[in-house]
Amino acid sequence: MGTGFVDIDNVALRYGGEATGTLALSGMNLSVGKGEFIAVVGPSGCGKSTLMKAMSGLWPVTSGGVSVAGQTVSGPLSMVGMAFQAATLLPWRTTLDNVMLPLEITQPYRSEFMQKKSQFRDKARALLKLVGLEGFDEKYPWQLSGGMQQRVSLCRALIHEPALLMLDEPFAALDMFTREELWGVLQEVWMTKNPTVILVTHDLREAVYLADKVYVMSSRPGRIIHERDIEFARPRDLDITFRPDFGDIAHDLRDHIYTARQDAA
Ligand SMILES: Nc1ncnc2c1ncn2[C@@H]1O[C@H](COP(=O)(O)OP(=O)(O)OP(=O)(O)O)[C@@H](O)[C@H]1O
Repeated sequence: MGTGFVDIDNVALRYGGEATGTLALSGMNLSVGKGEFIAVVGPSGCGKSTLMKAMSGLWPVTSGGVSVAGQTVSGPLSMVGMAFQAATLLPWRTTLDNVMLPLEITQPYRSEFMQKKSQFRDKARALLKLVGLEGFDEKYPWQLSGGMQQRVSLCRALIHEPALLMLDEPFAALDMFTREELWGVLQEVWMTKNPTVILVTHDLREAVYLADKVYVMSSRPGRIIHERDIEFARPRDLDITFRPDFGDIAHDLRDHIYTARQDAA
């Protein structure tokens, strides 16, 4: 077993049977320290989302091991908060009630939900404030912009104080300005709450701006072929994205992905 908070040890994951199934991951190794913010990039279809499913226990690995916080993962983990490309808010629930959903369904919150409802509401409101959505508690998803919905989704992923936050292209559907604004929000959330964050993205600027370390995956079957430490001081602001050294890192990562795609062709 590795020494990280999240350890992926020589994992293979195949969807379907041996003969006709799809081998999505093979020889996958990754170790993420507690409180670290990492990003995973790679060619389309290389198995990034599959890696997330394996880490969160949503899909069993075919061989190898996954452990989180020293425990072998063998089913869905409740210590994980997740957000995806689509905000997936429940349209009949207000902002506040969407954010509170994990407290209604995960333990230990579920058993004390009725009793502590007003306390939980305060907690949800504090998170909404942190992401700049103060005063939007009673709005429904259709009354919010795409960027606002994604902020709500982030709050919902954080409300049960997960030790591990998994983000699968959370900002991909947003325009560039909103996306950049939300990078700032995410950085602030991470610096305030300090969960371990695993971000899957196609956007290399996003990866370099946000992460302590960026991992590049090979084409399918996916494994890590390159890792790069990102040493810009925090808090980072958007000005760094215009610096030559920032551009050089993004270019270098791009070259690795390009090579991985060529190798697959
Ligand atoms: N539930 C599933 N059943 C069968 N095959 C699947 C399933 N989910 C994913 N795959 C296959 O596994 C491979 C990896 O898919 P995955 O979604 O993990 O890639 P990705 O890197 O996240 O892709 P993208 O960058 O396009 O979002 C693909 O070939 C995909 O078709």
